[in-house]
Parts: sequence; C-alpha cells; structure tokens
Amino acid sequence: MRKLAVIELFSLKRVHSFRNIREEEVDFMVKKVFQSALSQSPVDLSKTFFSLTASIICRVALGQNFNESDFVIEQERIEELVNEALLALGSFTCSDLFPGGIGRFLDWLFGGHKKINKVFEELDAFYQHVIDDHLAGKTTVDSTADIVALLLDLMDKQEYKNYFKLNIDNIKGVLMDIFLAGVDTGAITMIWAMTELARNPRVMKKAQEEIRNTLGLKRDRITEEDIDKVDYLKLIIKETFRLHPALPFLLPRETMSHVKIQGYDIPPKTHIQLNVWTIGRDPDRWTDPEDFIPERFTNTCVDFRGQNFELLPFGSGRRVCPGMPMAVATVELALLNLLYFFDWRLPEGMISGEDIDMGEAGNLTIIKKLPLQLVPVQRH
Ligand code: HEM
Repeated sequence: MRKLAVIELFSLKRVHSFRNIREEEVDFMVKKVFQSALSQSPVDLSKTFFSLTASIICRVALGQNFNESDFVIEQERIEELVNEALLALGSFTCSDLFPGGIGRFLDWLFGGHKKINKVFEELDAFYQHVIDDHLAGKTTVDSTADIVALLLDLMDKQEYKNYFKLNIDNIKGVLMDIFLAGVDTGAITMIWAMTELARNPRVMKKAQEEIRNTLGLKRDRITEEDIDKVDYLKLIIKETFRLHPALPFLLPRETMSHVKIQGYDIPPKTHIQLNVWTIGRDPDRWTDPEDFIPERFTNTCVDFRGQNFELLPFGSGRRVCPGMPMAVATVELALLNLLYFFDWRLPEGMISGEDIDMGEAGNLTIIKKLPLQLVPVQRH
C-alpha cells in the first residue's frame, strides 16, 4: 500500500500537477493578510497557516474547495478533528502500559478508547461522504483531479489476479494518513519559521532584502517558479527544521531482531522512539545550537531529506515522509509570499522579539503553545 501511495500519489509529477492549487490557496491567504494590513490589525498566523494547509490538503486529497462549495463539514471542524486525532494517537492508553486484560479493563473503566473512537468515527464518516460524492459523480470527473478520484480509478481498473486488492477501507486509510500527517506538520513548520524571523530581525531583514532585490518590487504575484531564485529562504527553512521538527519523535519503530548498539543489548520487539528534536540541538554536533543561524548551512551539504542523520525532520529510511516534496513546496511558497509582500511588526505590548512566548504543546506533533500574532505592514 505504501509503495502504491508513493508511486501514484506522492511522485514529483503528481506534486507538480497540484501546483495550481498551492498557488491559488497561497494567493488567497495573501489577500486575507492584505485586509489586516489595511486595518493595521494583528494576524493570527497560527490560524492562517492551519487554514492554508487544510485547504490545500482538502483540494488535493478530496477535490473539495472551501472557498467555492458548500462543504459537508466546517473547515474549522476538520482542523479540530485533526488536532484531536493527533493528540489521541500520541497519548498512551492503559492498554499501552499494561497490555492484556488489566489494561483493557482500565480503559473500559475510564473510557480510554471511547474518546479516540469518537474522533475517528467522525473522520471516517467524513471520508465516506466524500467517497460517496465521487462515486455519484458529484465532485469530479477527472480521475487525476484529486487523490480520492485517483484511488477510485485504480480500484476500478485493478485486475482480478492482483496480489493486493485495493478497497474502500484502504482508501479511507490513505486519506487518514494524508490528513493526520499533512495538515498539522506544514502549518507547524511555517508558524515556527515566522516566530523565529520575528525574534531575529537581522535574519528577517536579510531574507526580505534578498527576495525583493532578486524578484524586483513590481510583482503582484509570486509563484513556484520564483522559489529557486532565493537561496537564503531555503537556509531559513532548514534552520527551522533543525530547531522545530514537527514530529520530534518521528513515528515509533519496533526492533525485528536482537541488536547491540554502543554496548547496549536491545531485544526483538522493543518499541523505539527517535528523538530528532534533541539531535537537532546536540551541542556536540551544532555550534550555538539554541540560536537561530541559517548561515550555518551555507557551506555544508547537510540536508533534511533523510541522508544526514543530524537533521531528520522528515525521518529516514523505509518510512521517510512521502509527502516531503509537497510539504516543502507549500512551506517555501507561503513564506516567500509573506516575506515579499509584507513587513512584520510585533503586536502592541511587545517591545522586542524576545517577548514572544516560545512555549511548546502537543505530544506526537509539537506546536507553538500560544498562537503567533504579528501585524502585517504593506511593503512600499
Ligand atoms: C513540513 C511538513 C511535514 C513534515 C515535517 C513531515 C514529517 C514527517 C515525519 C517525521 C514522518 C515520519 C517519518 C519516519 O518516522 O521516518 C512523516 C510521515 C508521513 N508523512 Fe509527513 N511531514 C510533513 C508533511 C507531509 C505532507 C504534506 C503529507 C501528505 C500530503 C505527508 C504525508 C505523510 C505520510 C502519509 C506519512 C506516513 C508514512 C508511513 O506511514 O510510512 N507529510 N512525515
């Protein structure tokens, strides 16, 4: 199933085919920020970025456009459900701690699974509704227009003798993965990037100067073609991934056989958590690890694609994030637009970037605890 998803859903060709969606949604975000700039009011960038990623994923995966159609479910409810599901997945139930009868009994007593089931039932009903709409021909006619259409088409055309038979439950499973893995993570990365820029005016200024000098001041639209023209922004994104990996423990692994690491014996079937948050701040690997210094990546080939073990925001190996190209394209385009069109001021009551709260919250994904509020000022 993963192989099929990587080839059919996350290939570079497919990511490129969704470029228009990313550009339209980022344009829409810029328009909304312009309105706040006119009234000089702060923008809740945490909310802005969640709406952006949720809208993109809904269009790419389901073919549903929040801005056009009557949607079966409110956009905010989708964001809430994704957050609730991630919290539920990241928290331990009694059965995790005491596998077997006692754990199950305690979960029954305290309703441990009830809450989790409720969230997943609501998401399941939502996916079913979208699939039914596709089957009834209400949503899209083009089999490559969105991921549900694509998977239904694959299901339709599969040969009887195929070893792996795709069914509706598999499609819902893929949608669940895409929603839970794709909405939060991109938003979290952009929130931390803007937070670090607001705390580091030197870096913000340098990025804006490079972007504006390179692209000129007359543009009324910035597209994905512009991304490769600006190098410093890419360093900023790498530095954000180092300090703020959205999934600090990646996905859990289990050893398949006995292994010995640095003298420690690890038996088979041991649950393994890899702390990439700590690796990114390890003073043995990084100079001034707590400081936000994008220039540290200037003359190194250290990258975040899973080959350099000191920087693993997308994981590595067989389970490496398949959505990486899609995620990076979205993050780069959104930040590029916000830095090109606007200067950013701290809201009233804050004197310097040091006043921004850096508290973190969450378990599976780590988000900025307090929403990031900044005042956009239209560039002259
Ligand atoms: C900046 C944004 C993103 C970050 C930082 C991120 C990070 C990750 C990480 C760390 C993993 C686990 C890898 C491992 O344990 O080795 C993962 C898995 C996954 N990601 Fe992403 N991700 C992002 C965006 C996306 C997007 C946009 C999508 C889909 C459109 C996506 C789809 C997935 C899926 C389906 C998995 C599960 C793969 C599996 O179970 O084998 N991700 N992601």
